[in-house]
Amino acid sequence: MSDIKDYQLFINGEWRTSTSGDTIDIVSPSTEEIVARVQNGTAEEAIEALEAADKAQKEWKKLPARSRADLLYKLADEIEANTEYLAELLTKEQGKLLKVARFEVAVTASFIRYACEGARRIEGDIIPSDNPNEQIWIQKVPRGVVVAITAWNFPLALAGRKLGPALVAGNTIVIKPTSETPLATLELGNLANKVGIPAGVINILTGPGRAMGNALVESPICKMVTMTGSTPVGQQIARNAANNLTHVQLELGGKAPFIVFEDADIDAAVDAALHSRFDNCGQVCTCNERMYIHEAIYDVFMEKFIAKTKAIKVGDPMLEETDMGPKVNKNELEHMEHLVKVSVEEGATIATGGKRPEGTEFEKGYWFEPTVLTNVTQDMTIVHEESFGPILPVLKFKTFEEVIGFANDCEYGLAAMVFTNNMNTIMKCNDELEYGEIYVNRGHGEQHQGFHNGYKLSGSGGEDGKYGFEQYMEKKTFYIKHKA
Ligand SMILES: NC(=O)C1=CN([C@@H]2O[C@H](COP(=O)(O)OP(=O)(O)OC[C@H]3O[C@@H](n4cnc5c(N)ncnc54)[C@H](OP(=O)(O)O)[C@@H]3O)[C@@H](O)[C@H]2O)C=CC1
Ligand SMILES: O=C(O)[C@@H](O)[C@@H]1OC[C@H](O)[C@H]1O
Repeated sequence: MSDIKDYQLFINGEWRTSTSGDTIDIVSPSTEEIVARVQNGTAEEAIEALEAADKAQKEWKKLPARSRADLLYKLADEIEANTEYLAELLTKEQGKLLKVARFEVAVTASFIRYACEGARRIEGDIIPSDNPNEQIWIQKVPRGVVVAITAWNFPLALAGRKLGPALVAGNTIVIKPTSETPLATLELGNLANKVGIPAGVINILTGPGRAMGNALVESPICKMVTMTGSTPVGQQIARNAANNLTHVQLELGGKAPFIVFEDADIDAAVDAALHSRFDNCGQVCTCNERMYIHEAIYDVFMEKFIAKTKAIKVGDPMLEETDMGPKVNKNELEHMEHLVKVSVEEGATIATGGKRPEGTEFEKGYWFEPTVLTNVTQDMTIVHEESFGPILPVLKFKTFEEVIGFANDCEYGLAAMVFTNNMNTIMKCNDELEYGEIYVNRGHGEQHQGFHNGYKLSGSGGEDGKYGFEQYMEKKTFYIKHKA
């Protein structure tokens, strides 16, 4: 009996095998073994899910928001109660450290609970009219059916980040997880049924983004698309959604600069730079993608940083002592090799790493060494192209104006990290850095109550916090005249 689990589509509260008769293998990045199979859903099944969500939304929106939240609190509790199972699934499908996978499960529940806190804050306005005996009411109302499309690096957390606010606001949802790491997300279907979330409120479909994703985005039933992923795909989704002028919320690629000024706490900056680059094998949208060190502290900083990078233990992500697991798939691994090759051809030096690790334990799997590149210049490919992996180019700078120019010389604008104890420098960075999310004297890591908002090609709309919650609602204005 194969222990390879076959997953189905979750439509209208039921598990369904796709009429395509086709499945997608989910492969472990650590062993290259097939760990599960998911359905290769059809465009027709995408429409069925949208229709189920549309029907369910008519009743779901009538529930008091507090009642919707009560069900979602129960879902969060169930997610938490299944931490070990869900975490192991995440490690099997994505290759993230088991201890980080446990964190992801906790964050998923936390995203949903944070959204539930908004149930009693869906506030409108009552405004005096210029006309006599008239009031103006502005009411917040749900959009309808939300399509959520998620990336492979934190698949469960990204699903929770979206379904939480969507459902508390009174929408229903069709989630299409990435074909790379859909398993933990699919498990939400079982948990939704267990806690009594009505059929059709949550639907989960699998299938390649180009086919299944297009069908979901282009349907007029879809009233909002919330997508996390690469910039090219986000741009395609925006084009496809434009046909119906569907509201789109995009969290896309990044190329975060990590700037260390000469007055920085060097040890703190080294630790933050290390974790902000190599945690989750560098597969975080806000990762330290390029590092700028003031020339006065460059040597002392780099001696400490390289030593700590060399000490990173790459290996089996299920083991507690491991510091870094594999890249998610073969294409991503080969992209790492390509970026290092191009960087060296353009004149960079490999200070450490730069290749696949050696040893019998690495014969299978998509492993890559933590890599630091020096003698890097601002015009090099690696300074502009997102690696989304464990490769860090390092540059020196002399002046504030020079490093701000370097940092802003980028088509992305998601996150930036700055280390300095000079308040004037901090305020000038806040004024001049063209990024939606700036971390001062710490590494990356959003908070739910903030606003995860990418400028330029890093996104549109933003998510999290009260401004992210607002995205899931429309406004309806009433002009109400009464008898004198
Ligand atoms: N800003 C942020 O918060 C984050 C940004 N990212 C970014 O995501 C990227 C890595 O994630 P990755 O999953 O590879 O991103 P992709 O853009 O390749 O895929 C993202 C999602 O879009 C789907 N998709 C692909 N084509 C279409 C389409 N035409 N219509 C609708 N959906 C489509 C994919 O489905 P399928 O995989 O099945 O094809 C997947 O579910 C990096 O660039 C990273 O920077 C990652 C995490 C967070
Ligand atoms: O999407 C990302 O890469 C980050 O926003 C990540 O996702 C969930 C975690 O809370 C964030 O670190």
